[in-house]
Amino acid sequence: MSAELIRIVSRDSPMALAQVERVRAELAVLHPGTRTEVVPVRTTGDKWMGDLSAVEGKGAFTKEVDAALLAGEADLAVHCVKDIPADRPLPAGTAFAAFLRRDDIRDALIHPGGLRLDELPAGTRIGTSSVRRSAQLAASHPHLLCVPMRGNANRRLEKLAAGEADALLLAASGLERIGRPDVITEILSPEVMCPPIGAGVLALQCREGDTELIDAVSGLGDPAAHRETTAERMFLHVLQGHCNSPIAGYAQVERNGDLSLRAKVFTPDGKTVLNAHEWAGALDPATLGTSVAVSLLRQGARELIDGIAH
Ligand SMILES: NCc1[nH]cc(CCC(=O)O)c1CC(=O)O
Repeated sequence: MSAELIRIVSRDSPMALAQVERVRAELAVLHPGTRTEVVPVRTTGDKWMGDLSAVEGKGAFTKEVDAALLAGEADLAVHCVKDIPADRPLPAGTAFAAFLRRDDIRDALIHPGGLRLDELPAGTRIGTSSVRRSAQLAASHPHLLCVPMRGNANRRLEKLAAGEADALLLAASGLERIGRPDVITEILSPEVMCPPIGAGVLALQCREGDTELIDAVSGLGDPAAHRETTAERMFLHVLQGHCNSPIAGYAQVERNGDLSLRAKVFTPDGKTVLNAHEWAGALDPATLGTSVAVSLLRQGARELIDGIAH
């Protein structure tokens, strides 16, 4: 491996490039002497500032990156698992090589006046285009107002400063990655704001046949992140949501080693919440994911999801 050059492709947002730097640093420890090069790509999701469902929604942050990998313009793609569609297989010819150790999965509130979520006055405008975040706020804090806001985290902070919203909800891990944890006024517990599937996990993706590279980078993988991500993505695969369906959930390797998966499906107005929480016990992670999805389907998740415009 030592003499080889690994070309790493990723989105070109500050957060994505920070993620690549983490991968390069971990690679340098595991395989000293490996040379790496960054191939930044701007994705549809970065260019289009309108509704994501208008640009096929899912895959908008990964499509061009995967295309560069498949075209041989790069050897290794770094993705946020959260951004990788789970309702369909990975693009043919590609495979996951590793899931890195998981970062904070929680969402953070950013309020320039320093207030906490429960202290925000009625009518406070929360900048978010996330159906997961707005449905949960509608359920728990119906006096707050969600206003659409897209763009990478740095741009959203600029829009907040420009007065386009009074507060933001962003992933704590993302703010850490862009070096702005200072703006966080409150980190929301998963009970208050259930995280998205894949939160805080970075995936390394390679060409399927590139076994030498897959072997080389698989050492960066984290076993707990692998179990949690496998359960969460199988859950989402079985549930078959669409880009307007508010779905949240997270798996957790617990202290005794057992894996649990909690998941929720909401109506956009937050008035209906379906909830499931199961433990794997002797089951493998994928079977846990299937079981939790089936449990929500038995509660009416299919009708709820299909009833939301998309
Ligand atoms: N949609 C953009 C995106 N993709 C992944 C993260 C957060 C980092 C992660 O969960 O890996 C973010 C930003 C955000 O939701 O605030």
